[in-house]
Amino acid sequence: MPPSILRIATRKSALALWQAEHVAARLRAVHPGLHVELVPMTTRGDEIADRPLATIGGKGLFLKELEVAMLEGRADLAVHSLKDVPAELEPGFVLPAMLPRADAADAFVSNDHATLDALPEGARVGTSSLRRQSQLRAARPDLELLDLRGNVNTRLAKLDAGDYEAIVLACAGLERLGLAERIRQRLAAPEWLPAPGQAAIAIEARADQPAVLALLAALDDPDTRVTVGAERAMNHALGGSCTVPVAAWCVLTERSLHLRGLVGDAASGRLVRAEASGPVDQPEMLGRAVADALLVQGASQMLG
Ligand SMILES: NCc1[nH]cc(CCC(=O)O)c1CC(=O)O
Repeated sequence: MPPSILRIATRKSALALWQAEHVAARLRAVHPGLHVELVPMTTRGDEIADRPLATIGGKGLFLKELEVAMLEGRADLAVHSLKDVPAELEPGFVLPAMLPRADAADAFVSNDHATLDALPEGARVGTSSLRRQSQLRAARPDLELLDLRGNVNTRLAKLDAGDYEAIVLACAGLERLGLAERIRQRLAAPEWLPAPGQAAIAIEARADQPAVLALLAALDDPDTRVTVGAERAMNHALGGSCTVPVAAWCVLTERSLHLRGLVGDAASGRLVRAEASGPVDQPEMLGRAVADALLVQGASQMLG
């Protein structure tokens, strides 16, 4: 007998709840009669909102409590932003579905300035992401880069309060929250690269629950899985988590994958870039190849 109910563990931020509701709606659509409920909870990553993630050992910070809920049988699956999911999952967990990816670009958000180039000399820009800081520093060495954490609405409120002239967020998060009008400029590939897996929603579940996995697999988008697979393999080969300044963007053309990677140094604004193409059925190999090309150019010193 397949399960008649699925309980989704989710964080309580507006974005996390939107994503969990989205998955719930998709599950109800593909499995008529299935009951789907949300189980909202707080994670350590939500509690520690005053320090950059890089300084508190960011790996899996947003996942732990959700995984415990699944192990204790209080939830059947968890919904995550894939970019917050570490390259290596905890043993016993899998990602049975990745949903079709939204706009993976970053967003330049400002009330007074239309583009990054139009910012006045020395302007204050808020982002705690080393990946975003290094790309900002490379484009505009004069800017004052300041830490900015918290959920999307908190960050926008700090911008509106005048703490910064501009901030950088993910386009996907703003769009999901109905805040697309806040995007002044898309910071997009090939010049500007997103986090590995950005804009993809992943479903996590226990590897030992085959009936649950079968229901969830109906939501998997194979094109998203291979492209983010290459990005995440590159990140993994670089020892990656959200604490290192690594960016990646993979596109699927005709019948091949093209992966661009970047490692940056937030202090100097030095960026190391590499790119390569490979067969669609070998995303991990492509990810490792681009990681090797980055390391050959000296990226290892920038990874700490
Ligand atoms: N770091 C938090 C986070 N995790 C995922 C997104 C955006 C949505 C996505 O990438 O799927 C955001 C907000 C942001 O970076 O602006």
